[in-house]
Amino acid sequence: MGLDHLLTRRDVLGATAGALAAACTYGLRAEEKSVSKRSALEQPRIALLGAGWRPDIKRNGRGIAIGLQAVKFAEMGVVCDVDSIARDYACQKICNGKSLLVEDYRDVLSRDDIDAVLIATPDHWHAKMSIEAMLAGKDVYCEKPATVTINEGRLMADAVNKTGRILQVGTQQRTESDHRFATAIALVQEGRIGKLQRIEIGVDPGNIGGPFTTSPPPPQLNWNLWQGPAAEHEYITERTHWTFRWWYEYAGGKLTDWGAHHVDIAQWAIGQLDSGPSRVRGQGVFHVPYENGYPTRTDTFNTPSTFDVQCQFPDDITMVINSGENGILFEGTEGRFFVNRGKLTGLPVERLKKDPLPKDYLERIYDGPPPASHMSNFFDCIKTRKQPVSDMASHQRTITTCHLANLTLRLGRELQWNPETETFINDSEADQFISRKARPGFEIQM
Ligand SMILES: NC(=O)C1=CN([C@@H]2O[C@H](COP(=O)(O)OP(=O)(O)OC[C@H]3O[C@@H](n4cnc5c(N)ncnc54)[C@H](OP(=O)(O)O)[C@@H]3O)[C@@H](O)[C@H]2O)C=CC1
Ligand SMILES: O=C1CO[C@H](CO)[C@@H](O)[C@@H]1O
Repeated sequence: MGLDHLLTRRDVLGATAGALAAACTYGLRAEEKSVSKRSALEQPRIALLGAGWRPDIKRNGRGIAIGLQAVKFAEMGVVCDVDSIARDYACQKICNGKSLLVEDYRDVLSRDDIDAVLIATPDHWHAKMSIEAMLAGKDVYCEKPATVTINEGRLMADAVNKTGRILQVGTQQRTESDHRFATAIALVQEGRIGKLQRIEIGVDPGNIGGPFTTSPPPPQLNWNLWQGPAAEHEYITERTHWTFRWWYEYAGGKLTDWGAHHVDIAQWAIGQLDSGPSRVRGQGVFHVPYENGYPTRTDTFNTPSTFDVQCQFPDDITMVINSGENGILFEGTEGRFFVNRGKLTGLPVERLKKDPLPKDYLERIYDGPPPASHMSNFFDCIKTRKQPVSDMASHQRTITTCHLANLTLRLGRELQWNPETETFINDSEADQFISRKARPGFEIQM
């Protein structure tokens, strides 16, 4: 059967040759695709940007996980990935092959039959794709960390304000894990550990690896499009797939990978979702020498493996982020407790049996009924146009703390930060790291 039997006339006219060449043979039938026959509110049509699939270890990427969550609320119209094996596999896994397959996300954003996008590419693409999607009128579920620089966060928050689109960040600890993190926030905010003094965030060590060898990119991968706004490099397998996390070009190592979750919860607990630390210092172990904040080799992972960073917040609260047991320890004048995805422990938690939190504590935390899940909250907000639980304005603040933690390690010295102006204090060298130049042709256009 030819593609012309499967695609509407508008698809044929609107899609680029690349997108059409990539359309899978299952395609979408004309009557299924007609925008006039469906309501975007009743059943939004969505696209997944970045599927993720590691054939070598048979590991699904995050894109497949959130794609499967999202198809409970919406129809998957397009699966987009720069790796044809990953997009074929994800399309089969998420919707039995019933979606269009596209290599270039721009061919998704130009479609007017897509209402929202899920972004699960490596981190260096998140800001550009999200902003362009919002400007194209789409709502966005963007995986964490949403940014690789401080400035990208400001641009994303500005784009949300400018376009009025919904942007949910994939920091699902805000809603899930049996509300364990929300309960931890309530324990702090209800004064169950007295005055909070110290928060210790433990994150597992980052990966060490290299030197790696360069090679031609595999035939199924568009390496130019994979790199996008990041600095151009020869292909190294370990730069791609899951291990992009350990290169500053594409991510921020463990400090942003897990900081995006735990620092986020900690700042919520101390009421600092609209501000940040004033001082950041610490030590980290890098397996590549650094000069002026940049790695001196291009063939090894370059983010720190272990670290110990102290961030100073108002009210004499110190947040420590180190390589320790994964989770958050809250310490106050009258007790301490620990929370992670699997447990909430400590004397203040034991005491809840006799002296529970107020019945409506979750409603107070969420300013309304607790969301059933992070993904359901996204689709609810598409309908209500209310801000989602993980809104961009607050994520921008919490991920900035993670970027500051990385920068103090990269520069090897203490940094003073002004959270009001969002600039460093008398530190033009550090200011240079607030944003970075995109590869020509891949700049963010607002
Ligand atoms: N909230 C959570 O709990 C979790 C969130 N995440 C987040 O999800 C994101 C993806 O992580 P993960 O799934 O582990 O990573 P993967 O590398 O497994 O998946 C990313 C996919 O995106 C592809 N890709 C790269 N560039 C583009 C592009 N321009 N357009 C379309 N596709 C592209 C990659 O290709 P290739 O295979 O060639 O690299 C890969 O298939 C990260 O930001 C991560 O932090 C991840 C896990 C859990
Ligand atoms: O929640 C998560 C589980 O672990 C992954 C790998 O470190 C993270 O990327 C992710 O955010």
